Amino acid sequence: MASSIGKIVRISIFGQSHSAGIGVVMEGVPAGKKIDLERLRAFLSRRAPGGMPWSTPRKEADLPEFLGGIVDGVTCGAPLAAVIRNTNTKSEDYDELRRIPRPGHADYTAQVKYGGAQDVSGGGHFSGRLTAPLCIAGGIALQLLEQEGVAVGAHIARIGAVCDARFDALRVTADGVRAPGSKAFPVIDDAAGEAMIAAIAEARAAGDSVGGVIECAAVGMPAGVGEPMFDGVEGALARMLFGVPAVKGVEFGAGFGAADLFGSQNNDSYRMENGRVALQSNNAGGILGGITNGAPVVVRAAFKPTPSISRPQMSVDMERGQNAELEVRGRHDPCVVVRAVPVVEAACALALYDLLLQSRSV
Ligand SMILES: Cc1cc2nc3c(=O)[nH]c(=O)nc-3n(C[C@H](O)[C@H](O)[C@H](O)COP(=O)(O)O)c2cc1C
Ligand SMILES: C=C(O[C@@H]1CC(C(=O)O)=C[C@@H](OP(=O)(O)O)[C@H]1O)C(=O)O
Repeated sequence: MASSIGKIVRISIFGQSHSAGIGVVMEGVPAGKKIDLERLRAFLSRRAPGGMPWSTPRKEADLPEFLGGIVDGVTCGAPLAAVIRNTNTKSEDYDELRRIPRPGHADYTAQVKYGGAQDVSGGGHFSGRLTAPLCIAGGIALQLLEQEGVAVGAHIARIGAVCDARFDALRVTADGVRAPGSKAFPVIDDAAGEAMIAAIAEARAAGDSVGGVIECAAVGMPAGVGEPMFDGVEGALARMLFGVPAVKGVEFGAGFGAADLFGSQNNDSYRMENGRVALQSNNAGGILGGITNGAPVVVRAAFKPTPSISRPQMSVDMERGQNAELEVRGRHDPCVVVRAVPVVEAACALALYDLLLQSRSV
């Protein structure tokens, strides 16, 4: 397995949900950059499990320990390396899953590929827990982007059928994209948030789970970042976002909705304003031809409902070669979307910071 990504800023994520620890190596961060470790810890606590009704009850502090790369809060140019110790594992919940794979999780595909040598406990390297080290690297990228005048922030756009307001794709500000992230339940419209919390509670009470959509915007990305065809901004963001477990769809700007529009409705017109080219709408999500156009970059990621549910499900006993019924035990998120909001911010920040540095190296 290799869980690595990036061109100039390269990250490699290691560990399993129930191993001694999980962590990240991050290469290519310029020397001399100030990193506020207190802010990084606060960012990681937005994702950390335990304590909230929409979260798995597994309690982890998720405090990163830096082994290298930062001296007195400033990057020294050496690769950054950080670990988080796993402290609250309960591996017996996974004994039966060695034989009987959970529908919707990676148990079956990992068994086929690694032949039984894979770490099944806690979902092993496939666990959503691996998004904690992604948030270490992404939390750093968020701070580095902020130093470049770029603000990245996300909110829950939808849980099940309950929708939040949308970011104003053209006029959203740096404060506007960051505002939802300062709330315990990161939405724009708190009334919608209450209805989402109720929808999650209802699914959990029914032994079920629910999915949703996260919208993320980056304000301040300069025009001209990205490459045509395969190294475009959409490709880089999508590749990073599809690395996040449970993401099944990614769209930009009007996204799939653009298919319902006429060209006259979908095209973002240009006008001169104070001697500068100004867009009149942002259906493109800030990207044309793979290259940023200076408008906010707007991306949405669709998350499937948590696969581990307590309702009985049809599976197979791979040892005995017969059908089996499975009731998943253990501690699971009834909805992964809430804790995944900082994960989407982290993923987008990493991809955008890497693209920004690439645009300066040519
Ligand atoms: C933050 C986060 C938390 C998650 N928590 C759980 C969980 O508690 N139980 C579970 O079965 N899946 C959980 N998932 C989803 C699984 O890890 C994921 O569905 C699985 O690894 C299969 O990968 P895929 O859905 O991308 O195909 C979580 C995902 C994320 C991003
Ligand atoms: C621990 C986290 O979430 C875990 C993600 C996860 C999965 O299958 O993705 C399964 C559960 O693991 P466990 O059975 O060990 O409690 C979640 O608790 C985390 O996100 O930090």
